[in-house]
Amino acid sequence: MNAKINRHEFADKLTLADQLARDIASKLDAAIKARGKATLAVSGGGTPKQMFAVLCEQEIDWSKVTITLVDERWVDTDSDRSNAKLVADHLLHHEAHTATFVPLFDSAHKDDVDAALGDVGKRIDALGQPLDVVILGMGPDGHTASFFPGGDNLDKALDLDGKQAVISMRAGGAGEPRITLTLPRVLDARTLYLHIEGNDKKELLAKAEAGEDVPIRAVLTQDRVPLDVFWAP
Ligand SMILES: O=C1O[C@H](COP(=O)(O)O)[C@@H](O)[C@H](O)[C@H]1O
Repeated sequence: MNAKINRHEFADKLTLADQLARDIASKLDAAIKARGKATLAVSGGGTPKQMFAVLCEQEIDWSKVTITLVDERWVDTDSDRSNAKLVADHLLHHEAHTATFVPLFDSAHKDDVDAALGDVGKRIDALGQPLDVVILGMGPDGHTASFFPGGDNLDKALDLDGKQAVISMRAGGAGEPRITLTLPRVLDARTLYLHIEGNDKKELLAKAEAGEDVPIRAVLTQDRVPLDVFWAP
């Protein structure tokens, strides 16, 4: 089985950031109008910064939007590696300053990500299902969320029958320990985006579609939700 993939290609990153941010805002606005609230799960890393700069200026009722992360590096929130810091520095500003942020990091268990899974899982469950918008990224090794090649919990994270909202992950390429939404939670989205930039990532995605065994393939070979791929060189 294969995901229905809608491809959106742009001449440059700024145009992509503008279009993706407007698309996301329209989905959040529609959710607010339909259900009185909206949920958004964003990825970290370097790619989302320009898009966040546009998204935070969109005029929707951000006080009704709850933002969380697809995955987090298990580091303090003042670390430059923290995805929560990325969101605080680049997204929770301007119009979006009234949004509620639900972190995946738990400072009460800063030395033991596994001890935090129960509490953080409850936080994510409390957001309700499905999430309105989930935005994935992809690393140069084909990881998405914190589904890393060779990760110690990769099989559990990718189990489509799994019930956990979040799971820990340790892998050679991951740096520090991670916490990540599991694949069934990522796919339980009204709208699922994959935001990637650069020719290397485009080529890697094509290889994954053709059968290369990298974690992003799990998102390409599912039929639960269409995937909107946004790419620019
Ligand atoms: O470590 C991570 O990396 C991926 C990709 O990041 P990028 O900098 O190559 O865009 C990201 O999607 C993930 O959320 C993050 O934790």
